[in-house]
Amino acid sequence: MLSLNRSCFLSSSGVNGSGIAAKRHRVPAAHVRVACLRPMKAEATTNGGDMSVAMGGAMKEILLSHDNSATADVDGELATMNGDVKDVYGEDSPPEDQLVTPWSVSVASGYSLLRDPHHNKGLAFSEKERDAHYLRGLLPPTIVSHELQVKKMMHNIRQYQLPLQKYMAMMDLQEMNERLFYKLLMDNVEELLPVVYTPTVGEACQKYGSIFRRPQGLYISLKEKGRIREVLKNWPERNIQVIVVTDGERILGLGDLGCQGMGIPVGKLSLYTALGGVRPSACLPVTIDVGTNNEKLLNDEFYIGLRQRRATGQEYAELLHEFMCAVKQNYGERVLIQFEDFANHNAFDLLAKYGTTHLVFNDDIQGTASVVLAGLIAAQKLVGASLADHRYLFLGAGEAGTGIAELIALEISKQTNVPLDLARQNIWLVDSKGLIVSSRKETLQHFKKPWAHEHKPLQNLVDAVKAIRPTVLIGTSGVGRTFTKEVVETMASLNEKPIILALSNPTSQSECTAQEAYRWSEGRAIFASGSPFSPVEYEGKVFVPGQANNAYIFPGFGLGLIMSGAIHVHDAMLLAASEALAAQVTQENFDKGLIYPPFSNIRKISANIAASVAVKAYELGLATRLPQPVDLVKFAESCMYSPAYRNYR
Ligand SMILES: NC(=O)C1=CN([C@@H]2O[C@H](COP(=O)(O)OP(=O)(O)OC[C@H]3O[C@@H](n4cnc5c(N)ncnc54)[C@H](OP(=O)(O)O)[C@@H]3O)[C@@H](O)[C@H]2O)C=CC1
Ligand SMILES: CC(=O)C(=O)O
Ligand SMILES: [Mg+2]
Repeated sequence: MLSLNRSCFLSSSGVNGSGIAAKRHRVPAAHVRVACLRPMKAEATTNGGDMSVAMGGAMKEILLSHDNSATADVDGELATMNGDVKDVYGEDSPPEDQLVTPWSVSVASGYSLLRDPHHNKGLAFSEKERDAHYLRGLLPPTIVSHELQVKKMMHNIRQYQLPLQKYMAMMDLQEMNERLFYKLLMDNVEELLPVVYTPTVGEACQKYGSIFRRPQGLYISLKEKGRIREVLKNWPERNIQVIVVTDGERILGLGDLGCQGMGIPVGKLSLYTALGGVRPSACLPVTIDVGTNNEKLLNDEFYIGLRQRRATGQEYAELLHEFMCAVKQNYGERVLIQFEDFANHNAFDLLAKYGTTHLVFNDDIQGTASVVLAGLIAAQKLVGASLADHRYLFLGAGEAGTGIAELIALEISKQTNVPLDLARQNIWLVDSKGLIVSSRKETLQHFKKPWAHEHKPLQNLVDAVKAIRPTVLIGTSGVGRTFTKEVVETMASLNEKPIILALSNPTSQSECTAQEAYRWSEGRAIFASGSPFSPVEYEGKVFVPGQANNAYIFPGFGLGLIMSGAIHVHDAMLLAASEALAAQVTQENFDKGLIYPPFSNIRKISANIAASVAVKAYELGLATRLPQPVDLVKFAESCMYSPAYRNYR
């Protein structure tokens, strides 16, 4: 396992895919191989060449040569280091302070090496490596390439009938061979995204207690109050750059899943790496457990969380505050904290409270807004009207709904120079009590108030569609099948090309299916959904539905923040990300009726988003990485983690 400056102590077993040391024990010196990452300055090159550094005495050579040329010369300077995302040595890059303090990484040999997900290569270990690392006899004689391993794993995964079985196979792989997991995911992203992410991750969270094998992230419960810094130190990695944290209260559209929401941070962070290139060891999944109000879970003998109803008020706020402070103390002010799937009664307040003191991002409010705005900007090519010409109606006025509404208004205001209040006038929302109108203002939650326009009260969506006559209908209610035949038909009767976005996840909660959207609109809808749908044939024509999911945005967005050393998130960065994503939609995509590019191109898309976000960070004076690289797209690409195997000596 990895141990910093503790090269003789190896952990006996990895507890999870990130190699938490459950126990540490001495292993025979002969079985220790040391990969020493010296305090190399930027001039160190790793372009395919081996680096070996003698550690003196019993600690023999080692290191890993790696095949991705990690230290790119961007703008005439070697733009690496500083604790950023770059996988400089094919290993983790050291944070700044470690550039002046030698540090070492110990890699267990033999049996332990095969149990270490960060270094295990399985049957891909070469003859030489098998000799040098005491692997003889522990592996069958055959040697296979990384590519063949991917082919075999895909073959195996396709044998499973149930998505949850595929999910579990992927999680097992992540804990067995991390680089194979990421190569598999990256090479087959369109097929595997629905497995590691929505919709399957929703089912995995619902059954997390039963399928739980090894912890995959950090659990911080009320029991840890007063010692969260200590708990953070139990995590084996120090150089954390992104934390995705949930309290499990609004997991997708499935409600309160308590501690079992952990599947969401784990899944989101695997996308940070696969789609955005943030190295895995810089990612920390966290679940804050303050209890659950889900009676079914409280009575489930396999439930893994605290068996109590949710703490609220001061008790909740204090735990969250301690967590936020501990994170900043441990990892510095440039660690990105992504809030995920909090209930809206906490989400908006947390974002407002920590937005000025921490680098925080709420994916459900901000990431969703940015991806939907991108789709709407792209849709202008298909429908011809500008953003300001549309009328928008949302079903659902929570985090996603009001977040999207506000970003659309901001973009309209920016494009047309009208005041924000005026830009909001063509945007309407319906919540569980009906259309949000001014007569309800007094009783509305604060995030709904800006949307309380003058209108008579209307109770249901069909009436609202008929009255508002929207050109764009967006579902963010978390309630499945609420875009009924009558709703879609009314949209189609009002618009030549109705834009219909059914964003709720997972698939069971989607406001309508792709088939319903195309059939009921007679093939005229421009449709996208939060969870993927297969292509649909209608009257001899094949329609390819797009996926409007924040997964398009957050990995590149986060990369942009990290690589620029941003200290705060600003709305202008969200707008920039939307524009960058919209610009990636090609004529070929438009010809298929798509308003998003395919996920198969996601690394390139993320690099462009990251660059645009970084540009804004520099413009706004929020970037701390100086000087600014001239070619930020190239820089973003050079920062990205590669799952290629290294050669061990
Ligand atoms: N595609 C994507 O990338 C994303 C999708 N989502 C999905 O969006 C959904 C909502 O998430 P989020 O906004 O965070 O959730 P919230 O709980 O914050 O908001 C839900 C909203 O829907 C309203 N609502 C609930 N039931 C009905 C109903 N029957 N009719 C009309 N309105 C209703 C609620 O009304 P009230 O306020 O009156 O209770 C509330 O305004 C989830 O399914 C989530 O998975 C979220 C983020 C990203
Ligand atoms: C996609 C997402 O973040 C959600 O459904 O909550
Ligand atoms: Mg979410």
